[in-house]
Amino acid sequence: MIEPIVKVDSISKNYKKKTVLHPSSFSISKGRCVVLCGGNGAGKSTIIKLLTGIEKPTSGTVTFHTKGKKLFGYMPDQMVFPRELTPIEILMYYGNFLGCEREKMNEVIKKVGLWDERNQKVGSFSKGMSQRVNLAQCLLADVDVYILDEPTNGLDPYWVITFKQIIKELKEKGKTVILSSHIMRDIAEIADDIILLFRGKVCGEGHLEELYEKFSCTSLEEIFLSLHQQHIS
Ligand SMILES: Nc1ncnc2c1ncn2[C@@H]1O[C@H](COP(=O)(O)OP(=O)(O)OP(=O)(O)O)[C@@H](O)[C@H]1O
Repeated sequence: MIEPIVKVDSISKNYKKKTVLHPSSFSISKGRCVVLCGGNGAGKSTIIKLLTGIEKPTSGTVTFHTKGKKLFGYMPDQMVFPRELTPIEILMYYGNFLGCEREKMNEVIKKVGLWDERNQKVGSFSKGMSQRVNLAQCLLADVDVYILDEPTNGLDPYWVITFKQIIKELKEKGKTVILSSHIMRDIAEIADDIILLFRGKVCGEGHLEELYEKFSCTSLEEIFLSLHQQHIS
């Protein structure tokens, strides 16, 4: 049995009287890529905010069993960087907090394909390029767990493929990756385990094949259609 690196115990979230996440429990195993999967408003970002501590749960706990002092690297769904700064300046800012060598910053900037643009102001960047700066600041941290909220948003097909390769490399190094997505094809390709969310509830958990069996479906799209149809009827 693979040891859990993150344990989530009955976390829930209410905003005023509205429950946006019903009590949910799950464990995330070390070295896996776990995808929080669900449609718009399903609760993916809410779970990520609770995992990262950005928001406090209404009930329940999140426990990290990591070794280092810094618990995780985090890529928010949107990151607005000061327009006047360049990618290298942004990475130096984060790198200083993390105690990173310049070599590591250069490595990360090359990994996200922004070496030629490293001295350009990010104010002129496209959405996909800004998203890659966002990914770079997350990868800068040498941690056991990486948490990424909708990381492929705004990326073109080449960068979606490259992103999947980056995730594979992290896993080969024994890192754990938790990410959210509603893009079924990406999920099916990269997820070792899936946490399926629908309207603030975890309605399935496990490998893709386990979910197919549970819902008697042959694709994630079919599972979502059936969840929506059950909700309507
Ligand atoms: N600060 C807030 N105040 C009130 N409601 C909120 C707040 N943040 C999120 N919600 C609600 O919580 C629900 C889940 O939102 P969340 O952002 O977690 O969804 P998501 O699965 O990430 O969706 P998407 O794919 O559209 O980004 C939504 O109904 C949303 O309106």
